[in-house]
Amino acid sequence: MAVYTDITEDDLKRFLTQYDAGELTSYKGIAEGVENSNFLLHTTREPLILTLYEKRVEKNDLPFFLGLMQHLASHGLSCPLPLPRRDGALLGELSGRPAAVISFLEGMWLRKPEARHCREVGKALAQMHVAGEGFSIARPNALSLEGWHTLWDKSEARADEVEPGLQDEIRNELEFLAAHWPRDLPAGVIHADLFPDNVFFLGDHLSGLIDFYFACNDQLAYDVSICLNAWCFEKDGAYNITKGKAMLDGYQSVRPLSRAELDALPTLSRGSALRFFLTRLYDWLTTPAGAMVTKKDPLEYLRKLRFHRQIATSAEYGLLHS
Ligand SMILES: Nc1ncnc2c1ncn2[C@@H]1O[C@H](COP(=O)(O)OP(=O)(O)O)[C@@H](O)[C@H]1O
Ligand SMILES: N[C@@H](CCOP(=O)(O)O)C(=O)O
Repeated sequence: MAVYTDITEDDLKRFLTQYDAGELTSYKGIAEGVENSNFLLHTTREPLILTLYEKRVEKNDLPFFLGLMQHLASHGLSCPLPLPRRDGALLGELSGRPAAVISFLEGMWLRKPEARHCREVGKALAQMHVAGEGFSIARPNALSLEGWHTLWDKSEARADEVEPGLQDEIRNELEFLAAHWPRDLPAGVIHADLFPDNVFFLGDHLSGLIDFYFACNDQLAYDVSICLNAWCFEKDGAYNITKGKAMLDGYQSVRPLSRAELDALPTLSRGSALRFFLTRLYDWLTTPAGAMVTKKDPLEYLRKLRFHRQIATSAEYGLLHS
């Protein structure tokens, strides 16, 4: 589910008078997503998405997220555009929650992406990195080395319930990453959660990127490693080198990776696998039984982490010139 906060038609109609959005004709809650409450609005004009920001999103971060979508869209990236209120503000309030209205993006996310889609995603990620240049607000990545330790501290005591031996394995991994994490790679605005459910396609054509609510400033190649993890493994846990090659080729057709970025890919991929393992582990251990949300399997990301540990050079990801 992703409707945590209910709204009434009267409140919504009153809220919409603050926008130049036409008359409301219908609305419905959207079941997908995990973080915020989303509604599809039909009006006498274009369809719109209404998002109510829930507890895990810091209100102070909202100007970054909304401003970023505006910046990226104005620099040619296909992504939702926040609709300003009549007074110019991007953020309002509805049912006691911070709320924004953004444009509706046509398309569907792919349940079974193929290599040609991975190439498109690589290209779009690089386009986003380029389009993000010059964005004036900064947001440090709260889910990097320090954030991983904080998350781990909350789960460590119960980790062996999920798989015996996890406590030692993850402690060693955190130590390795603290000692070997690259720090001087090209940096900028990253999406940080560009999973298949956040990329829309119309047929084979990528129609846009959504869900910028983990976006932040970090090393750009870290975002590439997130996409390798999210798009280039099969359900049985095997890395698909054809998809990896397509993803990296697509990325490099827009923004070539430097030698240092290529060399860092195995370590970055360990880090990004650990990042999603840790948030999933925390949710796995703390989400009450019966909660109306689908828990994601942390072990999927543990297997990816173990794969990256035995990578010797980035050529093994499918790069031609490494
Ligand atoms: N701009 C948009 N255009 C079309 N659909 C959208 C848009 N934004 C969100 N959605 C729909 O809402 C769902 C959840 O959105 P998402 O931003 O991923 O939520 P969450 O941040 O809660 O994970 C998406 O899978 C999609 O179906
Ligand atoms: N992509 C993350 C979970 C975040 O979910 P989203 O609906 O906000 O994309 C994961 O797979 O663990």
